[in-house]
Parts: sequence; C-alpha cells; structure tokens
Amino acid sequence: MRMAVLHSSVILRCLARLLQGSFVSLVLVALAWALLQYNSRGMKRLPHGPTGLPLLGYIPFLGRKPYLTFTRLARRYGSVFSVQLGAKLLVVLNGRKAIREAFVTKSRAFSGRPRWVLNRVNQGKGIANQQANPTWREHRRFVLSVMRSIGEGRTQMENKVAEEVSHLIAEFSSHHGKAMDMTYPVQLAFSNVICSVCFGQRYQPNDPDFKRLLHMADVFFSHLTSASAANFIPLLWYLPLPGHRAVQETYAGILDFVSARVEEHKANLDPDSPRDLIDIYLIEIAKRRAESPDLPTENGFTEDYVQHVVADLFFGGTETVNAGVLWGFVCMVMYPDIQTRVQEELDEVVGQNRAPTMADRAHLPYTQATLQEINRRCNVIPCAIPHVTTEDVEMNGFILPKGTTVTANLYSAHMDPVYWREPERFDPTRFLDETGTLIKGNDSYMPFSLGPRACLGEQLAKCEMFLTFTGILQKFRLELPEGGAPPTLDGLPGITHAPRATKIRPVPRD
Ligand code: HEM
Repeated sequence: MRMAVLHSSVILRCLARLLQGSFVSLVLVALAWALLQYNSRGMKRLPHGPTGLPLLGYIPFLGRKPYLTFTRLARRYGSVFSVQLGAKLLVVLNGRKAIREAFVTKSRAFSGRPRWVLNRVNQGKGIANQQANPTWREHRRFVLSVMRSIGEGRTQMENKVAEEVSHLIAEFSSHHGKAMDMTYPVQLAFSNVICSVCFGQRYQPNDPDFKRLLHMADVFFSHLTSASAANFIPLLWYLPLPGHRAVQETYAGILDFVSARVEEHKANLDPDSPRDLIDIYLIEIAKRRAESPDLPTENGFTEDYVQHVVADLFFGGTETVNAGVLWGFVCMVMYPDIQTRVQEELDEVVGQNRAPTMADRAHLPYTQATLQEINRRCNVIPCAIPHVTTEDVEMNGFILPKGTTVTANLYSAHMDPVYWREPERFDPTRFLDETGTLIKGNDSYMPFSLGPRACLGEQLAKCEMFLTFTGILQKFRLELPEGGAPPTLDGLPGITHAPRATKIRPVPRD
C-alpha cells in the first residue's frame, strides 16, 4: 500500500514537473511517445515467417506442392505466417480458426483480389478477379440467382447435369468392362454442363467449335501455373516466354467463342422465354439500358462484360469438377469396401429402375459422407484463390496493412490432426454420428472456401458430383484392371489437385 502511494506520488511529481516544463520538452515527449507507438506497431506489423534468398525469397523452397510446405511452416511459425516470394509478400492462413476469422468474421477486410497475371489478361473483369466492389457484388448476386434453382427437387439445371450423366453412362458402357482412361469423357461432360447453362446447348465430342474450345482451355490451364511465376517476379511478364503468350491467346480465343454465342443469342432472343444465362443477361442489359440510357457501362452490365463472366464460369467450373469426379472414381477403386457400402445404400434407396436425383440426397447419408470425405481428403483446390486486404486489419496480434496478399491453406484445415482423427485415412464415417446421420456444420470442412468470396459454383458443383457419382455407381462396379498400378491419393501438382491418369474398369452391375 505504502509502495503504491509512494509510486503514484512520484508519478504525480514527474507529471507536475513536465507540465511546468517548456513547450519544447512537451513536444519532445509527444514525439518520443509517437516513435514508441510507431516502433511497437512496426515490429508487430506483419506475421513472422522463414527467410529465403535475396531477390527470390522463399520461392526455391516452396516445392511442387506449396500447400504441403505451408502446412509444415505453420507448425513452426503458427497459423498465420508470411513468406516472401520474389517481390511479393504472401500471408498464409492455416487451419479452420484463422481461415474462418479472416474470411468470415473479418470478411469485409479480406475480400479483395490481388492485381496479378490474370488481371493483365482480363483487366480484372468478370467475377473471380474483380475487386470487392459493387460490380463484383452485383454480378455475383446475379449469377447466383440464376444458379440458385439447383438444389431441391428436379430443376432445369439438374436436368442438364442428368443429361450429361446419361451420356457418360453410355460412354462407359461402350467399353464393355474393359479398362479405360476416364479423364476425357469426364471433361466432355462437365464442359458441356457449363455450355448448357451458359449457351443453352450441349456439343457433340467431334464438333469442331467444341474441340477448339476444349483445346484452348487445356492450353490455358497447362500454362497458367508457369505464367503465374510473374505474380512474384513481375519482370518475367515482359520476357517473351511462350507460357504468357499462350495464356493471353487462349483467353482471347475463349472470349471470341463466347462473343459469337452472344451474337447468335441476340439474333433470336425471346425476352419472355430465356433459355440460358446469356439470354437472362441480355434481357437484364436491355432493361438497364431502357431505364438509364446514359449509363450503359456503369456496372458492367454490357455484352463485353458478360463474356468475362462466362469465361470465369468455364475456367472455374470445369477443371475443378473434373478433378472432384475423377477423385471419386479413384477412391472407389482404392477402397472397394466403401464402394460396396455406397452401392448397397443406393440399391436400397434408389434401386435400379430410375436414375438418382437430388431429392434422394437426404436419404443417402453414407453416400453423402463419402462425397464429403472425397472433398476433404483429395483437396481439389488446396489453397484458395489469393485474397487481398482492403484495409489495415488485425490477425493473431499482427497488423496486416491494406493491400496485403493473403491465401488460405484449405488443405491445412482438412488435414488438421487436432480436428480429424488420423487425417490421412480415408474414412467417410467421420462425417456420420453414431446413428449414421450426416453431421451438419463441420467447422474444419471448407473445400469451397468460406465467406463472401467462397466458390460461386458450390451448388452446381455439388449437384454435378452427386448425380455423377451416384449415377455411375448405380450402374457400374469400378475396378482396377489386372496388373494395373494401384492409384494413390497423391495427385498432380498445380492450382487444381487432380488425380494422376489411371485406367479403371467400369464393370456393368447387371
Ligand atoms: C469441386 C468443384 C469446385 C471446387 C472444389 C471449387 C473451389 C473453389 C475455391 C476454393 C474457390 C476460391 C474461393 C476463395 O477465393 O476464397 C472458388 C472460387 C470460385 N469458383 Fe469454384 N470450385 C468448384 C466448382 C466451381 C464451379 C462448378 C463453378 C462455376 C460454375 C465455380 C466458379 C467459381 C468462381 C466464379 C469463383 C470466384 C468467386 C469470387 O471471386 O467471388 N467453381 N472455387
């Protein structure tokens, strides 16, 4: 007590002396205080992380699968750390808590996109690369409202997916139980779903326009990873590297393809009976022009902008779903007992006389749990598309300044041993309770990411994966050919984690 009184009297005396002091000393004290604040904030400003090499930073140590390296680094530096990659500092969020806090609780500050290579290609137009501005919000909402019809009951969108599944079944049947590489037929099916949704038309595999479209998408994806190096070493973009030209040319080629479809749609548009996404856009554009003729390009409701939105759906909605569906087939070959259990459930609930529908989902908990385990364990998108902070924001005691590039290591949430027992093990029952009911709201499960920037095509992707997985397993037993190399869950490196090419036998079940 005496000590405390003594202490406060000393402070008071000091304060009195200070107040009696000259104006200059007051200014000096204020300056010292400001410096102290600046220093402590400066020291805490960014999360720690490993040091790398001059100029290159940590790039040489990332490995071919950066999400594995990030998961290892998180053990050492904590769930929020930073890595210098060439000229760019990247903050990596690991585990469910950090990812949720950033993308859900503090979503307002975390929803921007960096101005990277893709912005050079599409000027940030469309949805995936657009900044978190009213244009992005409006188009995202608009496309979602068109897609929302998927989900419950048998809808127009579900019919489009079901049609592709029936073509896939016919293709598998034509192999009469012989081993086949399923990659191309699956690619045809899901590219056609996007074509049906956007252009109201599916294409035959030998259609020259469609073949050109698929070829351009292939070239685009195969060069995107190497072209992305310019995100970190911007100088690379100005070198005549073949990857950069390929990405630009194929993107422009896809826009030309979409532009031709828009012109065709304009020629025979019936405003009372829209057939597809392009029709719905054209009707909306006409409505807005009529309401406000002087502001035709105000928020991107133009024919030019629609092309970029469709390109986003094509790029976002083909490789990802292809990989997810192929992983489903690979897992069933690797875990035949689980395949048997899924087929038993399907036989009991759906039988053989009709195709499964989305309405069956609620009655197929083991099948749903298996699909979720495929998404968790196979990690189609191991790291979310990079975000950028739109304001200074606090995370784990650090301050991330406005403009910081941030990625979420979704893999780390799916493979967290604290949350998932033996995370390496493929086990659908982890998504079921003791009564066999599907557990809802699993905190550490986020294959489509979280928050306002989460995958726009989540509902469509779930519909595609469910109808294809159940439709194929209803009709075929998937087996490894005799002497075939057993597949693994270790897929190809790249932005999308896809399985390595595997031959599978679709053996008819009847
Ligand atoms: C298994 C399938 C799919 C997976 C695993 C997946 C996953 C993801 C992930 C992780 C993101 C990044 C979210 C973020 O930045 O935080 C994303 C974004 C996006 N996805 Fe998907 N996706 C799938 C299918 C689809 C489909 C079918 C479409 C469209 C038809 C689509 C369109 C998009 C778009 C447009 C974005 C950007 C959203 C925005 O920036 O607002 N995706 N997706």
